Formats: sequence, structure tokens, C-alpha cells
Amino acid sequence: MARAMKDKSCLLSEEVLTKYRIELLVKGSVVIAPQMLFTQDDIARIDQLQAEIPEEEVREGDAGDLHSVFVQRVRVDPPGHAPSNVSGTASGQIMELLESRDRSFALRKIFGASADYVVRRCQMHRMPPGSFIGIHLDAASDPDFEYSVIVQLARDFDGGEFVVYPTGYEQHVFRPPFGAVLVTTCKVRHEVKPVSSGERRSLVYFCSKRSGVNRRIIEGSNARP
Ligand SMILES: O=C(O)CCC(=O)C(=O)O
Ligand SMILES: [Fe+2]
Repeated sequence: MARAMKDKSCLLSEEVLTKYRIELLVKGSVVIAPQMLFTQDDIARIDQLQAEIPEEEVREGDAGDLHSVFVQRVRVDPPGHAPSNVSGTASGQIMELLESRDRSFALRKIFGASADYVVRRCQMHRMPPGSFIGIHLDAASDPDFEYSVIVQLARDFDGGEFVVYPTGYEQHVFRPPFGAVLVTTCKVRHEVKPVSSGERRSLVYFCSKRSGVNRRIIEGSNARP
């Protein structure tokens, strides 16, 4: 925490980055503490920009999985096409904030990568009571997704736990606080449990070493919200 945001070229110390890197490697998921990757000001800015982005209700994921969530799309990644920002200036400004040099550097270290990652898809979720995101695999949307980065944008809600199923019998339950960032591999199944009160909000983006077209092959219907 000590060095967070002080030196703009390096958000987190090498030591902290290594600690997160090891946890991600061993467990497949890690929670980055609030204020480390995104300051309160960054989150306020995201909140301000998102107001300009239209929202749609999604009830079925790409893999036919059931959901009930309101989605604002920032960058889309349709099969057979390269990723692109949705129209309007707000999406580009949100992406600029996410892709800032210091944040990309920190995430690259946490992913354990030598080369840069690209953000292939980005969206925001609003989940009032009763909303949920059914069990799915992010890589079903794009086989090149490697890590998802989920920024917690809300404080006051109950339920809405993020549950990861690394194997058939294990489960890890996450309830990251406001401002924290959950990083998970896109190769494990997970879900968001129903929200019971308040409103859960998150910004989600999917990172990959690969740019270029989404190589997903559609057979019938397949994937996530
Ligand atoms: O809103 C979230 O916490 C992330 C939901 C999720 O699993 C996804 O968008 O793939
Ligand atoms: Fe997901």
C-alpha cells in the first residue's frame, strides 16, 4: 500500500507485484487490495464516464448460460472480428484509463508476462436485487482470453458473491470490497450469486497476449453475457 500511486511509472512495488503474481499462479485468482490499481479518483472518473454509455439487459450468455444483469458495453469482441470500442467518446476514455502505462505494467507483472497484454473486451455490470450471472467459462466467449480483471464499483449490497470452481468439488468464494480488483484466469468456471439487497456494480475486462480477430467458432449458441 505504501507505494500505491506515488510513482506513476510503477503503481506497486516489485515485492507486492510478486506476491500477487504467486497467488494468481497458485490459486488461479487473486484480489488486489483497494487503492492499489485504481484510486478513488479513477473510480469516480469511470462512474462519470459510464453515465454516457447505453445499457442493455442480458438474460442469456454466449454459452446459453442463464443471467440477469444490466450490461454497458465498452469494448466488444465479436467472433470473426477484431476487438473495437463501442461508439461515443466515453468508451475510448474509459479504455485509456484502463490501458494507462502504469496499470498495464502492474497487470503484466501480476500475469507474469514478458510482453504486453491487450484488452480484448470490456463491459460494466449493474446488478440490482435478484440479478445473477450463471456458471460460465470466459474462454467460451473468446478462446484467447487469459485473465479477467474485475473492478468493484459498489459498496452497499448483499449477496453477489463471485464463486470460482477450479475443480469439480472445490469452490472459492470472493466478496472483494469497493475499489478492490479481482483477477482470475479465464480457464475456470465461475458465477456471480444472486444479489439480495442493494446494487452490485463492476467493471470487467478480459486480457490476452493476442490481438486480431476473435477465433471463437460458433456452433449453435455459445458463451457469457
Ligand atoms: O461482474 C462480475 O463480477 C464478473 C462477471 C463475470 O464473470 C463475467 O463478466 O465474465
Ligand atoms: Fe466471467
